[in-house]
This record gives sequence, C-alpha cells and structure tokens, in this order.
Amino acid sequence: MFEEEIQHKGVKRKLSEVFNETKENVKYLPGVTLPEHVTAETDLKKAVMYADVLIWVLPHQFVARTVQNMGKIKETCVSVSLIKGGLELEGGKLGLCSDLLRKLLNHEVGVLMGANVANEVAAGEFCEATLGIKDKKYQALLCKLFDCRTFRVTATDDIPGVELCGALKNVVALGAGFCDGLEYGGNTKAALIRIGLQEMKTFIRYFYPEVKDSTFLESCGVADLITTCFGGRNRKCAEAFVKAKGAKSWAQIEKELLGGQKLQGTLTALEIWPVMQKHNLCEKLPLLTTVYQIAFEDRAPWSIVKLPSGMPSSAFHKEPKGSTGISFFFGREPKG
Ligand SMILES: NC(=O)C1=CN([C@@H]2O[C@H](COP(=O)(O)OP(=O)(O)OC[C@H]3O[C@@H](n4cnc5c(N)ncnc54)[C@H](O)[C@@H]3O)[C@@H](O)[C@H]2O)C=CC1
Ligand SMILES: O=C(CO)COP(=O)(O)O
Repeated sequence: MFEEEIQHKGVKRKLSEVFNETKENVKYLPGVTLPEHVTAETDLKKAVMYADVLIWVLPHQFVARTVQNMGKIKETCVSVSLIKGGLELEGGKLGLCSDLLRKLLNHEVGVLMGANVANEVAAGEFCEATLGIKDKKYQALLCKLFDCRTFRVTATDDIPGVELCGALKNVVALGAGFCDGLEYGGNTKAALIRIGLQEMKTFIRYFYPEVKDSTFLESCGVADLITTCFGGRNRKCAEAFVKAKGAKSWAQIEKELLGGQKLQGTLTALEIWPVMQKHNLCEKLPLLTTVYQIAFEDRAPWSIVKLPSGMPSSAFHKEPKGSTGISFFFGREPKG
C-alpha cells in the first residue's frame, strides 16, 4: 500500500496502520470492512517478493515509478492490471498500460476490466468482469482466483479490446457528465453512450483491427460504459465542470469531489488527443474530439449535443448559425 498519513479520530496516523487495526480503508473505501487476512504492507519490496500474482490497481500515472521501486520478484510471477488508462504512441503503434507492465516486468500480464464501481463491488452487489489474457493456462487459473457468486468473470484472449474499452469509456463518461451538467435527460445520455461505444470501436479497430466484436458486448465494453456514464467519478467531475461555468479547473474539481482519488478520463483524453491528431482520426471521432475540446480548449459544453451530421446514425444536427463552436459558452444552446 502507498504510504499516506490521515487524520483519524482527531489524530494524525498512517493509513496502513489504521487499516491493519480496523480492516477498513478509511480514506479510499470507508464503511467497508475487508476480511481479516487482508493486510496492508507499505514496504513495496516486501509486499511483492513472494507474490505469485501481482494485481495492479492504481492510477496509471504512478505505474512506472512503482515498478522501479519494486525490487526482486518470483520468476513465475504473473500480473493482472485493473488500470483503465495509460495509453501512449510508441513507434506509430498505440501502447497499452499492460504493454508497459509486460516490458518492465518481463512476465505474463493480463487485464481485468468491467462494470465494477469499487464501492458496489465491495458491498457484494452482483456484477461481471472480463479477463483478457493470452495463455489458456492463466485464463483458467485467474478465472478461478477472481470469479465468485457476486463477481462473475468471463475470459478472452483479446487483451487490447478489453483494455482499450476500459480506458476510452472514461473519456466518453466525461461527455455524459457534460450532459448531466446541462441537465439533459435519459434520451440524450443514451444517444451519447451509443455514439461513444461506436467511436470506441472505431478508435480501437484503427490500431488493433483484430479486436473482436464480441468484446464490445462483454462487461468491459457496453456494461462498463453504461455504469461509468451513470455512476462514475469521471461523470461526476464533468458535471461539476459544466456547473462551475468555467470558474474551476479540473485539478480543483478533482480535489473538491474525489477526496484524494484520481480522475482518469481527463488524463486519457490528453493522452489520446495527439494520437488522434497524428492519425487524422478527429473527423471520424467527433464525440471524443468534442469531449477533448470542451475539457481543454474552452469549447462550449453544449457542443456535446451538436456533433456533425454524417454520424453512424444522424441523430445530431449542425451547430447553430453564428456559432464558432469554440467560444466558451456555458448553459444550453443559445436560441436563434
Ligand atoms: N474506483 C473504481 O471504481 C474503479 C477503478 N478502476 C481503475 O483502477 C485504477 C485505480 O483507481 P482507484 O483505485 O479508484 O484509485 P484512486 O483514484 O482512488 O486513487 C487512489 C489510489 O492511488 C494510490 N496512490 C496515490 N498516490 C500514489 C503514488 N504516488 N504512488 C502509488 N500509488 C499512489 C493510493 O494508494 C490509492 O490506492 C484506475 O485506473 C481506475 O480507472 C477500475 C475499476 C473500478
Ligand atoms: O471504472 C469504473 C467502473 O467500472 C469507475 O469509473 P470512474 O473512474 O469514472 O469512477
């Protein structure tokens, strides 16, 4: 566990110590008591040295430096990444966070993604997840490890499909949050989710044509997109961004709303933007483009419902006359 100090019952304490006493992560998962055998170890080298399976669940910006501080691990060790994000262009090819881990650790790396909002999973509410890993032996082993009555796991060998769905849905969720900030209803959000899924597929297939259609219908695809667009932190912060009418930065909103947790969708939007530009994908991905421009280029939030026509289905019309589409106008579309 990454070492942090917190105020607990009026006293400054180490988060790990409080966790080991109470089995409650009072900062990141308050109100949930984990089983007695779960312990927090802040000495990273000790925590990993005898591990058979390393499960990666941390904001993607901390991955590389965590690996650097790890020390020796077992030769037979395997990793599973639950990290949604961490994309970069490497030699013209889109690199994944699991690729980075594979390169740094030199062992088998799989991914586990799905509609898995943490506090609901911890409360034991039924959900599903998709495990992406190539080796069939590890598919069976890891399914056995993760799958249970309330957390059903389906395995596939489609690692890029699973992982890229997990990363890109966070960007679409920003769009859903913009819609909520503008107080649009369920129809609009459903349209945005549909277009978002279509664009995720276009983006993913451009770099990984071999990605399977079926992956988009697994928990890592449509299901994660839906839950994130309704109940996720990216949605919540994007709604606040619109409601603040330009007065608050993303960093400020993250600090105010997430209590130390990290927003991943904005980072991923920043990561994919140069990739989209370099590969001339902006016109093919008007929703992802618009989300980026609203988030980082002062584009009017209502542009989210003014995507250009000629979309996979023409539910959207053109921007209103006289609009540049890039002036910072908060609120709904101006009349006339
Ligand atoms: N929270 C959720 O509902 C879900 C999150 N994920 C994914 O899991 C990944 C991690 O997300 P969360 O657990 O929500 O993290 P978070 O957003 O709650 O961030 C806090 C975590 O970051 C760690 N941390 C903070 N500073 C650090 C540092 N300098 N070095 C290393 N670790 C540090 C903290 O120990 C804590 O575990 C993300 O990619 C996210 O998309 C996936 C499914 C669900
Ligand atoms: O990935 C998630 C649920 O599956 C959590 O999404 P947020 O990071 O938007 O909360």
